[in-house]
Amino acid sequence: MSIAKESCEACRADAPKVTHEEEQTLLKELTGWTIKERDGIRQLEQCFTFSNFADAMTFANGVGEEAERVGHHPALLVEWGKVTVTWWSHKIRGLHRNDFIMAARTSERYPT
Ligand SMILES: C[C@H](O)[C@H](O)[C@H]1CNC2=NC(N)=NC(=O)C2=N1
Repeated sequence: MSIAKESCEACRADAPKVTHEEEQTLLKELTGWTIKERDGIRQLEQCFTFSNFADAMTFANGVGEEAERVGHHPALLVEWGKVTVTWWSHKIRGLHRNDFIMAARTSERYPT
């Protein structure tokens, strides 16, 4: 089953971070995502490109609506022709399986 179809589990402060090995395995199920580390927090990030600002906003709003539905939220940087989406789990200050699930769902929303 595609990881996008998995359901996210409730964010808990004591939830385990994915290991670096698990990160590499999970990254193989995604397209175009990279892992960044900022202030010691590992994050999944991808920059999606568009022809204009309106299309970028539409995509960002869709990702935001999905985040609200699930209760797991990204950072979204919307620029003319670009949306940078960054996923991590605030409560555990790092990457959880949920972040990979939501990254996969984000990619599914990108109009190819
Ligand atoms: C109170 C609220 O449900 C929590 O803060 C949720 C909201 N969305 C969240 N999103 C992310 N990415 N990580 C969290 O830990 C998180 N926690």
